[in-house]
Amino acid sequence: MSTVTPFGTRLREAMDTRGPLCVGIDPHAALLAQWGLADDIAGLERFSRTVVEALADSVAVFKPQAAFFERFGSRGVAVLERTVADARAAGTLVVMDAKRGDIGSTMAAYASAFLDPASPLFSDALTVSPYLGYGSLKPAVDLARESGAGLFVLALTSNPEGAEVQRAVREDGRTIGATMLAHLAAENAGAEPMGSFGAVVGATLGDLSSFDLDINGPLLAPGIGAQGATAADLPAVFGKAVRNVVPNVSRGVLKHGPDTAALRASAAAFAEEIRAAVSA
Ligand SMILES: O=C(O)c1cc(=O)[nH]c(=O)n1[C@@H]1O[C@H](COP(=O)(O)O)[C@@H](O)[C@H]1O
Repeated sequence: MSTVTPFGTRLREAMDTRGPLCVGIDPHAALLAQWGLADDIAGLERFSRTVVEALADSVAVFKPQAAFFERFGSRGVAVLERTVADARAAGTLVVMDAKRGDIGSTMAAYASAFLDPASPLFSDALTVSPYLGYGSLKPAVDLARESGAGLFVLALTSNPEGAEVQRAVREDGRTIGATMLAHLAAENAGAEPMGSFGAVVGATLGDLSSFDLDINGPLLAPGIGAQGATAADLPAVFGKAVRNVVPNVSRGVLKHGPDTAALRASAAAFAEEIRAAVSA
């Protein structure tokens, strides 16, 4: 058993003290250009450092999107390592958005890359894809438990194409998405104040009352801002589970850079809209 405080406990505390907003660190080429930065390592480094410096003391969670760093090769990955380390050193939780998923033996290697505290890319939590079968994620679940880290499992994604897989109905009458939520509820059973095994559930999906979102764990909700959802939509989408929602905004905040005051103002405005919606 890990002596580290579990991710679910650390996340709940961060949500309670800072509010639940997660800001995505997604250095799109178009955003680098908009910020007046070159589409190169120096631009990537400046972008990431600016976001962390502007927001590390105010938001609960950062979610760096690994692909935007990997496209620069090993030097981009080095920037990702520094971004994760700087954010964690500043006291902000980091959810690595790498959406990993593979057969069990290979999944163990992905897990050690992001969930072993000895790894340079060690993060507080990792996004994972369960579409090789939920059981294939076991090495990541086991290592997360051991290291006090968490997972966010893609259950009902924000993109319209996700429905063809996630809303498909199994022989037992349940959808695939509902099945993933049930696996997570089992994983989190008994955890207080909540478990470390979250689901990704898009804020764009409209009424989800046909799904049991009560998984005793966090619900990472991307889709606010650039994908068209708003903070005001959250109660209608998530119902009572809204208390466990961690809304993610990436481009909606990032488009206000490189001015740090404008980045802070945008994140604060989203945080306030979320607070008002959730407490209404
Ligand atoms: O796992 C994710 O983070 C994710 C899942 C999902 O269903 N939809 C989704 O948009 N995301 C990620 O959330 C971020 C959304 O970015 P914006 O649309 O710019 O706010 C991107 O990094 C996406 O990869």
